[in-house]
Formats: sequence, structure tokens, C-alpha cells
Amino acid sequence: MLLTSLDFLLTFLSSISFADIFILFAIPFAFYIIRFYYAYYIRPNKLPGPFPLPFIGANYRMFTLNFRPIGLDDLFESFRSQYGDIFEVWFGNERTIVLCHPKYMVKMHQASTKSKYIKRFATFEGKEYGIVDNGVFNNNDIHGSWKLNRMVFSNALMRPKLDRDALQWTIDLVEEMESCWEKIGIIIDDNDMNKKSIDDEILNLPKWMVRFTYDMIYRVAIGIKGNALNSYTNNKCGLSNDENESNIIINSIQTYIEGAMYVRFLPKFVRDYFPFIRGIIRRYMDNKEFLYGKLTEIIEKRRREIAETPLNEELSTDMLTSFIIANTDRDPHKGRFVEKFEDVVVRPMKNEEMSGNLMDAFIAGTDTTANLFCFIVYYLAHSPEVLVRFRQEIDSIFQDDRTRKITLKDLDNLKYCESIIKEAFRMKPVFTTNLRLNSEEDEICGYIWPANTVFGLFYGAILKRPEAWNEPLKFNPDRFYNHMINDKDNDNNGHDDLVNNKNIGEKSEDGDDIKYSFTMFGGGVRMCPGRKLAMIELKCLVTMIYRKYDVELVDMNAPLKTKSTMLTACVDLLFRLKLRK
Ligand code: HEM
Repeated sequence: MLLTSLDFLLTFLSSISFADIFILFAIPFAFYIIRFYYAYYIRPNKLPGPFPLPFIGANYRMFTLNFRPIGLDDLFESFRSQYGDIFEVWFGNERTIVLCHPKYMVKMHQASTKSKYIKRFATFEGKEYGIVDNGVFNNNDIHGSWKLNRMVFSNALMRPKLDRDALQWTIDLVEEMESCWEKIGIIIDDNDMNKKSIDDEILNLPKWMVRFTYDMIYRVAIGIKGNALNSYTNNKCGLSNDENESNIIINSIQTYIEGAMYVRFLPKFVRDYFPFIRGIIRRYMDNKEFLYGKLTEIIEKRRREIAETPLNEELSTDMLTSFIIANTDRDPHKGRFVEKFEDVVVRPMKNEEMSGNLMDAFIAGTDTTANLFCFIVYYLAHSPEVLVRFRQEIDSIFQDDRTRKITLKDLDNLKYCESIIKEAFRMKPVFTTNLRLNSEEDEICGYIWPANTVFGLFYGAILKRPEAWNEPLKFNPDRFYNHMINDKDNDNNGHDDLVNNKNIGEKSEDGDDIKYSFTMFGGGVRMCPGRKLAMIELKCLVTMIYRKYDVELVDMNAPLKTKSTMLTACVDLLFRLKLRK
């Protein structure tokens, strides 16, 4: 019997010719191409944009003629100058309508739960990986899990009680990093004794900052000190280099984020059946299982600790503790929310919901802050007159004391510092392009768009428009500072001004057209819930460094090197510190 089947198989295989194999592959391929171009030619509202190729869409335009990849920010900028303020780009099979003028983005940035533009992503790839309808950022289940997750997330981050602790944790971390820099010779004296003994890797600011922000978010999210900074120094700081739990988890989170790109952009068929890719995906899936398992252990342990804590004892302000007690009798804010949506069944959170929210704190709260700090350092190094003004502000607040503990009141007073942070974002937005989808048919820019059209809000363009900004290519924090000082609605508390982020441009008096010209934290009901934390962290870090040190770039002539996707990252920025004279 076995022999007969084998005979049959051999006969069958030997009868297959090369032409048969070709046809076998060519038919589905041809079918795909016809379908692709049919969809392309019948698309509604044909806009200008790069001609898409099957499978890769317009991705081929990401390479220059000498095969060098260019960033998404530069690519969109080149399309904008070629096609105008509204154009279309195909990424694979997905069409994105890219908007470059704030007036086209008004509906996306309006804070109304009735908005048709609350959804963020069109693709639904990656549910098994936990990146769809989980947590906050990637969550498209607007009337389901997103609202509750978002309310709990915002409550954990926006309550004033966290401010005090977030400031203290930032101070502790800056001091830890500073002592490390001192030991390994990043902080130099006039004799430059240590100058030659350090390799470029150690002098690279973005590497430090990513670890700094991971440790910070680990502390804020889980309530435990992280170890990313410490481990980076490989014992050079004389600190122990234990592979402790925080390190394992932080590494696993970084692997998870890397894997999310594969899962989101490769079709399921390719992920499941292509031999080489299948292996890679398997490893990412194993890492994801491991990570979520670890988070569940941490959540369970914290649940037990909370249950054992007497009712009259105050609980920690970290996010995880807030998630666990949210909407339970242990919650001091039960029934009260910083952001409240209608039609939400308010209930305690499940473990997997908490894991998703914790992951979002890491995904959205680390690289953004880390890279923005690097851009601030770059622009300050090239703007001596701004640095002088900043030092005047610092000295007027701290007098000559370069080590006094920074308070929340100081942060409120550091208005020029805040303006520097905003201006660095305007010049080099870490969040280059936001995405939103319409849940119903709607009009944008005079066209009627069917539901589920993907809109790319190209922030890189609106932050430089001459209608909204004077001399838009100039680094000039005064454009924000003057506004903060003169704004009649401002209660003289710069901190609050930012929290209520008014999304205004410099020439805000000039009308609605430029209303949403400053979108550092996005806008509307999906606006960044980490904005207050990010500003506490950045203002404290920038002030502590510039109050005490002169920051020198190793190569003052080097252009700012970045890598840009949805987020723009600083690639290399070699630095040294000298004690300020
Ligand atoms: C300088 C630092 C940061 C910048 C520039 C930034 C910017 C943004 C922007 C532009 C958005 C999109 C908002 C929209 O669609 O309207 C966003 C969303 C988000 N950010 Fe931030 N962010 C920063 C820091 C943080 C931090 C520290 C956290 C938390 C620890 C955080 C958590 C989130 C979350 C969870 C969302 C998704 C909100 C939603 O979809 O409902 N971000 N952020």
C-alpha cells in the first residue's frame, strides 16, 4: 500500500514541468497585482502622491538613488513640497491620506467623545501579540476597552499626588547618573585628564537617555527601582551589575517593541508560513509570553501586598498600585476621574488589562522623552544666546546654589526652560506623524471620505508653517515664553499652561486656520496622558544638568543625526560635561 502511494507521488512529481510550477506561482501573483491596481484605480478622491508598487506600495521611495534609506520625516517633507498639503501614500496595501496643514486636522484634535476620529490604526494584525485592542495607544476598541483603560491610565498619571514623587524619582536618577558620569570620566576638568580613555559608545548621549527613561518609567509604572542605567556601565561605575529582574524585564520589553514592527507590518500568512520569518516570529511570541507572564507575577505579588496593607496606611503612587485599586473600595478617587467618558461600565481592572497599560507606559513614555532631551542638548549647544537666557532664569531661581533640591514650585517658575523644551520639539518633533481613522463617512479638505480612511497627521510640517510661526527654522524659545508670560488665561502657572496644552501657534491671534499648530502631545480625547509626567521629568533633568555643568558636544560641526519612523530618534550625539564656572 505504502509502495503504491510512493509510486504515485513519484510519478506525479516527475510529470510536473518547470512551466507548471511557474504557472502555479504566477496565477496567484497575477491575481494579486490585478486586485491591487484595481483597488488603486477605483479609489475615491484620487490625490497626488507617489505611484505605488504591488506589495511594497511607495516604500521604495524611502531609498535614495544610492540605496540609502531616508527617514519618514524627510520623505513626507519631500512629498509635501512635490504634491502640496494633502497627498496620498501607499504603505503595502494600505492607503494613507497625509495632511500637512493644521486646518485639515481640526476634527482630529477637537476634544469631544463624539468625534469621528478617535480610532488610531487601520490594520488589525497582531491581536495574538497583544498590540491590538489592548492598553491605550494601539487600542481601537473605542467603546469597549479603550475608554476604561484610558480613564484608569490618566487617573494614575495626572493626579497631583504623583507629581511630588515623580520629581523626587527624577532627582534620584539624575544624581545616580551624575555619579556614574563622574566615575567613568564623562565629567572632565580643565586638564582633560580622562579625555582619551573613553570610547564613543560611552559618550553617546542617546544611549544614556534611553536607559534613564526606562529606569524612570520602571519606577513610575511598577514602583520599583530599575537597573538599566546601572547595567549599561558594566561595572565601570563601581555599582553592582546584577542581572536583576528589572533588567530582564526591560530587555524583554525592548525585544517586544522590536517584534511589534514585524507583527504589524507582515501579513499573517507570511508570519505563519515563511520558513525563516516564522522562526523569528516564534521567538518574538515566546518573548511576549515570557514578558506577560512576568508582569502577571508582579501584579499578583502587588495585589497581595496591597491586601496586607492596613486600610489607614497610604499606598504607593506608582501606576500599578493605582491600576489595582482603581474602582475598588481602596481607591481614594473612586468614582472621580481626571478624564471621564460616558457609557463606560466602571469596574476594577483585570490582570491582562493592567499588563497592556503597563506596556504602553514603556512604549510611549521612554523613547519620546529620551530623544527629546538629546535634541534639547543639541539645540542648546548651537544657541549660546539661548543658553545665557536659560542660565539667567536658573540663577534667578536658585541663586548660586547649584545643588539645592528642585521643588514643584521651581518647575512652575522655570518658564523659559519649558519654552526651550517646546521649541526643541517644534524644531525636531520626536512624534513626527500621528495616525487617526474616521469611524464614519466624513468631509476633510473638501473631499468626502468613506469610513476607516487612514489619515496621517504630519506634525513635522505644521510645526514649521510660516502662517503660524515667525522665522520657523530659527530655534527661538521666546515664541513660547512670550506667549506664556502674556497669556491672559494663564494663571501664571506655566506648568498648568502646558497641562492644558492649548495647541496654539505663535501667531495664534490670527484665526482658526492655525489653531492646532502646536501638537507636541497630540490633541482631542486621545491626547497624550503622560504629558505632565514628561514635562516634570524633562524640566527637572534639563535644569539639574545645565545648572551645574557646561555640556560640550564632541563634534560641534556634526549635523544632528536622526532616524525617523512614526517617532524620530537621535542616533549619535557624543558629549562631555565640565563643571560650570
Ligand atoms: C516628551 C514626551 C512625550 C511626547 C512628545 C508624547 C507625545 C504623544 C503624542 C503626540 C501622542 C498622540 C496623541 C494623539 O493621538 O492625539 C501620545 C500618546 C500617548 N502617550 Fe505620549 N508623549 C510623551 C510622553 C509620554 C509619557 C511619559 C507617557 C506615559 C508614561 C506617554 C503615554 C502615552 C499614551 C498611553 C498615549 C496614547 C493615548 C491614547 O491613545 O489614548 N507619553 N503621546
